[in-house]
Amino acid sequence: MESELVKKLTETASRIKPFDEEAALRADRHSDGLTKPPGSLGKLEAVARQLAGITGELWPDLSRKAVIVMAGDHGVCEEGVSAFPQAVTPQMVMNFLQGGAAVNVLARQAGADVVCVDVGVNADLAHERLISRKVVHGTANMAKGPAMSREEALRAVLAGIEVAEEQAKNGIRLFATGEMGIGNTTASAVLATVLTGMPAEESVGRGTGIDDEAWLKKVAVVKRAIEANAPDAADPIDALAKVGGAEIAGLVGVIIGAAACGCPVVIDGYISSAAALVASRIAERAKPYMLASHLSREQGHSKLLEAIGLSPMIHLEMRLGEGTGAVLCFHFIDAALLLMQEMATFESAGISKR
Ligand SMILES: O=C(O)c1ccc[n+]([C@@H]2O[C@H](COP(=O)([O-])O)[C@@H](O)[C@H]2O)c1
Ligand SMILES: Cc1cc2nc[nH]c2cc1C
Repeated sequence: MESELVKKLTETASRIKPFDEEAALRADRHSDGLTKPPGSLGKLEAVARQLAGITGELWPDLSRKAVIVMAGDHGVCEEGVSAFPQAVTPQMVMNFLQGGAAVNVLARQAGADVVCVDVGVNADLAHERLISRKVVHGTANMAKGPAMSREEALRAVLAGIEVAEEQAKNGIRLFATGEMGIGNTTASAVLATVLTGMPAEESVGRGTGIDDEAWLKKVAVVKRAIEANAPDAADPIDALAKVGGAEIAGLVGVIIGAAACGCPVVIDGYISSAAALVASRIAERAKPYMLASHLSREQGHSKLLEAIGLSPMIHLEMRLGEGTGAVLCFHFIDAALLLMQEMATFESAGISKR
């Protein structure tokens, strides 16, 4: 079974097309011919260039957008690492499905769908719009042993791939990653420490808003999780299984799946970035398909993005997750493409270059 899952993952990763450098160069040339000093639109120009390299087009139609919100629970919550109870995870899933969460509001404004997937919530949930791909009823407490088995982690990754492929088949062209999981900043901190080597004192943040005392405890829990599991930094699936989470694994799949479908994927905050780092270690070719959205307030986020080689578009001091920062950046992506498509050129407008 496990080898079958690995085969599917490897096959998906092998379908990711290399970045089209020639199209990116065409985008640069087009951009430099528009009525502005070269480079003056800053990151918007970099975004347009990247989208050209991903799609092969200078202004691809990315009007069909979706944020994939992966949900899962974390056994490590019994160590007191979050400011909120685990029950909030299923409660927020229902909120997403009813359209009342922050991500729903921002997605409506951006014209994006919210796709909610249960990969590991510790409650039995049913709703007509919920995609049920549960691989665990919450992970085990990683401070004591592995959070998941390798097979469970792989099944969650495959669920993410399948959701992304299904959405792409239905016409979605631009993806955002989102997640919900009380305790998941702890799992993300452990993954960040294992995969980048940054100390736990740098990877551990305040999550939903813990105080100094709980932060010290969280740092100790991260260190204990590493001692208890000895995750292999050279084996991203091993790390994902032992010290990750089902929703993080699901997002790894969404990122690889979106890239395999030729679609750009906007990475949200700290947890999404931990998933992006794992995805980049599994499938290096997925990297150019990733766009970092915002810099989260969660400590360690900038180092985590740096480790992937990403630079965030905006700094809004957000720390919500759900895909909120990524969905906000849909507006900037639309803006970047519209500028490419509609701006006059020096030639067409008769403007002197020197
Ligand atoms: O995305 C972020 O950067 C981010 C930073 C802090 C908290 N969160 C959200 O808060 C939850 C995890 O926080 P915690 O304290 O329970 O580990 C989870 O549902 C995340 O979506 C998200
Ligand atoms: C209310 C609430 C909403 C969230 N959305 C993402 N993480 C969250 C954590 C809490 C506590």
